[in-house]
Amino acid sequence: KEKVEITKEQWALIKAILDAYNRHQIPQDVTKKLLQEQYSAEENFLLLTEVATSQVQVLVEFTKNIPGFLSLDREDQIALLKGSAVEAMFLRSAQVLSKKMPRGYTEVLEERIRKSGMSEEFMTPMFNFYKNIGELHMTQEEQALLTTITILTPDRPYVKSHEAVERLQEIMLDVLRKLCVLQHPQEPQYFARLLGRLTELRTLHHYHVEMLTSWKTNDHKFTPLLCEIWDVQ
Ligand SMILES: Cc1cccc(C)c1Nc1c(-c2c(F)cccc2F)nc2cccc(C)n12
Repeated sequence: KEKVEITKEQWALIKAILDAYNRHQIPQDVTKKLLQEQYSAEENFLLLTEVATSQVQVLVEFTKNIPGFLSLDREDQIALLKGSAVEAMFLRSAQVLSKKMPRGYTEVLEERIRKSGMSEEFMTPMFNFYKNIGELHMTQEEQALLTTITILTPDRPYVKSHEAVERLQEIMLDVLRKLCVLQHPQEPQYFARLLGRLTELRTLHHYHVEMLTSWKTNDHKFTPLLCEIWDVQ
C-alpha cells in the first residue's frame, strides 16, 4: 500500500486555491435574474450570455490567485486564459448543475439552457458531461484543483514558455493525485477518472467553437468580454 504524504507546502497550496475558488462566485444579482425573468428562447439566451460573461470575470479573478500564475510570461497568461476559458466554465457550470443549489437554481439553469435555441448535437454531449461530473462527487478541493490543472494546460495555442507552464501544472497534478488517494481510498482509479474528464472537456471545447459560429450566424449578440475571450467578431 503506497504511503501518500501531503507536505505542509502542498496543504498551503490546496488552501490558497480553494479559498480563491470559493471567493470568486457569480454575483447574486445574476443568479437572482435566472429565477425571475420569463422563459423565451431570446430571454434565456440573454440570461445565459450574462451568466457566461460573469463566469469569465470570475475565472479571470480566480486565475490571478493561482500561486505562480502571475510569474508566468504576460502574453502566456492571456494565451492560457483564452485557451482554457470555456473548459473551466464547463467545469464551473457542471459543479453548479450537479450539486443541488438553493431555491431550484439548478433546475432553472438547466431549463433555460434546454430552451435557449441551442442545437441538440451540442446539448446532448454537454448534459452528458454534467452527468459524468455529478457522478464523481468531487470535493471542493478536487474541483478547484481540476480547474487549475485545466487552466495550466501547456499546449494551448500561442503559449511560448511551454516548460514553465508544464512545471506549474505538474505541481498541481502531484497535489491532486495525492489528494485523490487520501480522499477516495476505495477508488484507486479515481485520479485517472478525473483526468479522463479533461479529455471530455477538449471535445466540448470543439463543440463550443461550432456553437459560437452558429449563434453568430443566427445573429445572436454577445458581450464585448465574450467576443474578446473567444475571438468572435
Ligand atoms: C452560461 C452557460 C451555461 C451553460 C450552457 C451555456 C450555453 C451557457 N452560456 C454560454 C456558454 C457556455 C458557458 F458559459 C459555460 C459552459 C458552456 C457554454 F456553452 N458560452 C457562451 C457563449 C456565448 C453565449 C452564451 C450564452 N454562452
